[in-house]
Amino acid sequence: SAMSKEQRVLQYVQQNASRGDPDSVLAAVDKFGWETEWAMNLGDVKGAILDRFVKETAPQTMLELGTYMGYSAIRIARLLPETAKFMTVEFDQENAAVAREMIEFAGLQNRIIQITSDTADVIPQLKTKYDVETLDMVFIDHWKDVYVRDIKLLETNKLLRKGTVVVADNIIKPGAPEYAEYVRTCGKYDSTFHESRFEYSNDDIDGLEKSVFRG
Ligand SMILES: O=c1[nH]cnc2c(O)c(F)c(-c3ccc(F)cc3)cc12
Ligand SMILES: [Mg+2]
Repeated sequence: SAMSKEQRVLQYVQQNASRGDPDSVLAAVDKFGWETEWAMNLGDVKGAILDRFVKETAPQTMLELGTYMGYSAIRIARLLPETAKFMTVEFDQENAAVAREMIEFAGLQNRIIQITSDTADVIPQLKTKYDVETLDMVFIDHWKDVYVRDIKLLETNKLLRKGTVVVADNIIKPGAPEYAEYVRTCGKYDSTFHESRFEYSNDDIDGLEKSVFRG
């Protein structure tokens, strides 16, 4: 069909949510996900857990790996003060374009620095090109096969400090077993698994891993 699924979700948001109202945008994406077409957004159930972590951490500097349509970027940014620096990285140009419009509709374009690139290229540039010293919080939700590569890149580029909170999606479905093994056994993190439900599913289990860097 002419429009991609992501474009269909964006159109639904533009026709059913209120411009400048992030909660109405999230509600519209979730309604579409539950009732019309499944999509790989974090969703409302796991989203509520991430909300709690963001509120508890109150990060001034935050990084998201994997923007997709912008759902979790909006979810996070709506909880951050104007003074916070929040960067989200997406490799797929089409998804990044949809995300830009979704974020703009939500009115959060001034609170989100959207980067369209490979995370492996961006992470080593964060200090120099994006004026980051260290990160207070990271949300990993891109491709499970590069979770370990990227958290190690964050370590070697000295972007983590004592207490940095790293949250990762999809620990169960589709699963990130090497990542879970790494953060739980490498000795550098205090890591906890938070069981939840797979996005837009009543039955399937998934969960978030929350790993605090020991410094
Ligand atoms: O690639 C992904 N990036 C980020 N998040 C994802 C996700 O939440 C998924 F459920 C899935 C997923 C897709 C198809 C399935 F059958 C199961 C999970 C994939 C991703
Ligand atoms: Mg995910």
